[in-house]
Amino acid sequence: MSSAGRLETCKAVGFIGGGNMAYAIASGLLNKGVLQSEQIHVSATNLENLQMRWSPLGVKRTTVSNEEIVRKADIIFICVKPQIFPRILDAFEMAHLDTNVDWSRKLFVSIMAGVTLARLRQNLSMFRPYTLARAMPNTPMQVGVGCTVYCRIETNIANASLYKDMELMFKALGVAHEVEESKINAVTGLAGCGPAYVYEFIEALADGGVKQGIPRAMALQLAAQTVMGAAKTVLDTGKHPAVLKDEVCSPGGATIHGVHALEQGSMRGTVMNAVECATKRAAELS
Ligand SMILES: NC(=O)C1=CN([C@@H]2O[C@H](COP(=O)(O)OP(=O)(O)OC[C@H]3O[C@@H](n4cnc5c(N)ncnc54)[C@H](OP(=O)(O)O)[C@@H]3O)[C@@H](O)[C@H]2O)C=CC1
Ligand SMILES: O=C(O)[C@@H]1CCC=N1
Repeated sequence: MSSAGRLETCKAVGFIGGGNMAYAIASGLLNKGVLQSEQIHVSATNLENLQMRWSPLGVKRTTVSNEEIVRKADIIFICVKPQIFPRILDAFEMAHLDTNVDWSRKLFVSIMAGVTLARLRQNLSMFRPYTLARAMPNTPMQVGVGCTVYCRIETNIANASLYKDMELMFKALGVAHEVEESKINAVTGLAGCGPAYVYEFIEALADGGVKQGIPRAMALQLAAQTVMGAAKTVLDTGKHPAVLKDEVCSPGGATIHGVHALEQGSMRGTVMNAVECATKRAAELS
């Protein structure tokens, strides 16, 4: 039993697309004890790759049949690239022909960047009445320190408890908030894509250390720990980052010289541009 809580209704979770993000969610949930490996079903087009990746997690229910996932799982995470989505729609249509399944007790959760609830409603209309959810997670969920935002269209109260189970899963893996759909592309630009920006920063910080003569492994460890420590300080103290930055900068000292170099490189403007560009691109992916 998990300290994160127990799922109320969901017995089986399906992932259509078994790539990086599906793996991050599933491995996080297994680590937290929210799910057992037998509860996980996952599909992709290349079975060998799928098995190679997922069997170390103990996940044996791997398949090339997306239809099987739709039929067998209670909560179905759609984890293919947005461009692939049109290619998997026939699986939903075929599965829906199975009259032995209670289709009112399914929850479809798309994590595809940019794909709107309106489009999901249109493409999955055969399942009406339904609950459809759209979520934007991020890969640090694999270590339980993720961010997810989500929203839904609900026309079916029979599976409200599945939506609660979905929320429980997201909350078990970090911070999770229900938001208006209009915010999701911006959260994509910030938190969905954000880990990549931070990994680049960590790599650069480590490279800077290596240039100054620190051994590579130690430089990387110090860079990652510094980022984690600074992030934890922001979250735990509630102090504004500018105040915390001032606490590090001694007058005429070393840090303010480093900060000046970052400003000359337009670090803050560059990061804001990154969030803006990624937000715009997420909207285009629709
Ligand atoms: N990576 C991230 O940080 C985040 C990603 N997302 C979203 O998650 C989704 C997946 O991204 P990500 O995990 O990075 O992508 P990956 O490329 O890592 O995974 C995509 C998966 O889809 C499978 N796939 C491709 N075609 C099909 C098909 N026809 N039927 C079933 N499976 C198929 C691929 O395997 P194979 O080729 O073997 O079939 C692969 O397992 C995207 O929509 C993205 O926008 C959202 C938040 C964060
Ligand atoms: O790059 C992408 O499109 C996806 C969305 C958020 C993270 N990765």
